[in-house]
Amino acid sequence: MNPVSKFTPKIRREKTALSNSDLSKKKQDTVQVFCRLRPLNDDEESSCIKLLSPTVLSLTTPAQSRAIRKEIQCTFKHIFTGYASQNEVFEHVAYPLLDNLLKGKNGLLFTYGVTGSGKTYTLTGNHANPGIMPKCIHTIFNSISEFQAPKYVIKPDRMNGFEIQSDGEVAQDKWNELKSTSKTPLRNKKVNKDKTYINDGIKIIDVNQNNLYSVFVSYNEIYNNIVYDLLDESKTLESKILREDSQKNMYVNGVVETEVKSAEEAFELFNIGQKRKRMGNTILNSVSSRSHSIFNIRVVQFQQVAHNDEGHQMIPDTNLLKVAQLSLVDLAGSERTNRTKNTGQLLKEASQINKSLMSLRTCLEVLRKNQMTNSNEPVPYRDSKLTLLLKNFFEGEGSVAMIVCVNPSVEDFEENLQVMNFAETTKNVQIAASESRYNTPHKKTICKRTATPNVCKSKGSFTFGPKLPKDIKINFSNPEESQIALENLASILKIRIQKTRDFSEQPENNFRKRLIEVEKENILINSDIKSVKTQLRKEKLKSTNVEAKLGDMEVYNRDLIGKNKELQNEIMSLRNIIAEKDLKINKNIVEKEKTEQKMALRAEKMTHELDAKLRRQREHLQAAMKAKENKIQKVREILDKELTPPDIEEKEPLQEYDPQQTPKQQPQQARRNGAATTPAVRRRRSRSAGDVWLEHNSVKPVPLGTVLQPSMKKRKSVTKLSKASDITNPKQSKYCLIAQEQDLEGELETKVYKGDILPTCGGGAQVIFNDVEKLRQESPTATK
Ligand SMILES: Nc1ncnc2c1ncn2[C@@H]1O[C@H](COP(=O)(O)OP(=O)(O)OP(=O)(O)O)[C@@H](O)[C@H]1O
Repeated sequence: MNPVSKFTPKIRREKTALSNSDLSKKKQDTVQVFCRLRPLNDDEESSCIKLLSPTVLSLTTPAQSRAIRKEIQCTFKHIFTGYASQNEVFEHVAYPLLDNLLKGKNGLLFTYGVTGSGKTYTLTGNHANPGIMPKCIHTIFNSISEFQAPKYVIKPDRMNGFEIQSDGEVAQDKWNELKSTSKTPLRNKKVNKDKTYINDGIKIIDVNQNNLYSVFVSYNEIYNNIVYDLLDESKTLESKILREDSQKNMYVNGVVETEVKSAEEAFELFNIGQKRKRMGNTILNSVSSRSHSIFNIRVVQFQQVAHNDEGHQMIPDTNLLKVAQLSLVDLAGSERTNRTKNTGQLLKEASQINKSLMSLRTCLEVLRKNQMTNSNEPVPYRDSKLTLLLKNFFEGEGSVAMIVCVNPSVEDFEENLQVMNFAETTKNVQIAASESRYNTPHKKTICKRTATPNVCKSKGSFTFGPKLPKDIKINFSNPEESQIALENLASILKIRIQKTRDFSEQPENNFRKRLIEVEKENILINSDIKSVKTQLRKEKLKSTNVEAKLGDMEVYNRDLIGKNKELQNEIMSLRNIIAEKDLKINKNIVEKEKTEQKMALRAEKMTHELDAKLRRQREHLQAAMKAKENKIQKVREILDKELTPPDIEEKEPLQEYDPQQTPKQQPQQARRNGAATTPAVRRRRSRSAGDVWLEHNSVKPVPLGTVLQPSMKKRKSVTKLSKASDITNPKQSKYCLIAQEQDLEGELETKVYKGDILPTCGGGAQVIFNDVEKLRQESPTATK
């Protein structure tokens, strides 16, 4: 920003926003807000923006958005569609600012929008489609090419002002440049055609042709809220501090500001800066600006009126340098981390970008609020380097234009909503109309008119007085004429002697002035050093704290390492125990399996043996049974033989058994049957239904539950025969013994032994078994 000379109407500069009273005193301008829509990537992509007129658009909530569905209308100074050419944008937006620039007025143009919305494309473009910056450079040189001041006559004083150099200094700088050409590749190099931009030949038509112009460029970036000079040729980019000049204008201290004499020289510098600019590859833009970049073009102009003896243009004393600046700012894009998925450094950058954009928004909102409510709330310019550097523009130091770049894709809807809100606020912010600016040099006094015409104390236009006549004609025939010529010569010589004296005195004066300037510089430097020292102290304190913390952390870390080692050892020993136990378990499992196999073999063998044994026993029992049955059969046959036929029985009268009888007299059959006491002759009771059965049963017989019951209509059941009368009862004629047992297969087998009760001679009774009934019950589901 350029200082204002004493000729400039004084503008009251406040630390706060430009007050309403200030505004009312001055002509007011609002920020010119334009909108540029980026073409959609894909024809099929849907847009959330509808153009209602060249100045009004509507933003519609897409169906998939969670926001309440509504339509917002925004008005801009002009809306450029996706089909708008770079030229169209330049002519509408930048051309008026350039016109102002060449008339000595400051201007700020910045692009604002979401990442990937076309800010860099609009401002820089590419070689085939140059953006605003290359077009501005070409237009400036197209307009002033014939009116350029010689190089190095004007030089930045590095304190935001300019100084005029003497011929000697100019010569010195030229010499330096010549020497450094081989070292520094910046200038006087053959122009690389690939790095240049197409020149459309656009011109500002009404430049003041009485003036001479010098153009200077500088290129800064604000990365993570730190200012860097992109044209600084030192190997590592050093952070720069922002300072206020004597007129309270913010500037980057020690920035490299280079005079350029052609568009190509300017592009070369821009390209050098561009290479240093921080770019990143994000999901939304493969070449995303990670910093805000500020390309400054300063044009210094002064009136040319006369030439000195050496033929140099003179700077008349009444015309000071007129300085104007155009700042082209490419803001980094706002980013929503959930869309960009940035991590690490990119995330940190994004947060800084969003923070600085937020402070820009806040400043503009406060400015707007102040203007609406007639209040004077301080504007928080100091919250970020970006707002601090641009502060003067918003306080009336120039025209301000903003291009809001918009990607109309529905995916950008929510970000676009915020951008539109910001645009609404910005377009209503009023700033004082910019004025022409004059330079207030810091170091050197510019030409002061002396009594002698064409003689200036300024080193840049110093002469030794009027020219000496080429030849002096002494005409002795005309002494008067000779006298006049000699007097003329004497007066010229007098002036020249005086001038020479002045000149010889001048170094002293200059030295004093220089001394004062150096002193001033010294004071500034000292204050800088002081603030740097304070900063350093703070940093040292911080670093001591950090070191102390680091020490604590190291101790803690050592403890943790020790504990970790112990735990590792414990883990190792536990692992060993587990391994041993695993081994034992495995052994046991193997042994168990072996034992199980052995047991299974033994069980199988035993089963075989038992089966064989059982088979043998069964066979044995069956054989025994068979033998018994045979015996019973034989008994039955014998009985049948003996007891039948009835006629024989009737023939032989029944003899009572006489116990007194000798065994010889007892019937033979009874002896044969083993019943020694049985009388030989007996009577068989009828088998008619009148038989009474003595049923001899166990205490709790298993119920047979079958229809196959022995048929005994009359019976007396006993569980044991305890006395003789149980069987000798003459009413009972039949005896039946029911025996239940399990057979070899575990099935219930009921045997009913039947026999006749026959009285014996001694008054007793005997049972002669004559029938066996076997009832075998088998489970239908039992496996055989
Ligand atoms: N109007 C346009 N016409 C054609 N292409 C465009 C236009 N605007 C942007 N683009 C293209 O879109 C891409 C992203 O644009 P650009 O890099 O300018 O975005 P940006 O807003 O500067 O992003 P960031 O904030 O991440 O730096 C580029 O490839 C660019 O060429």
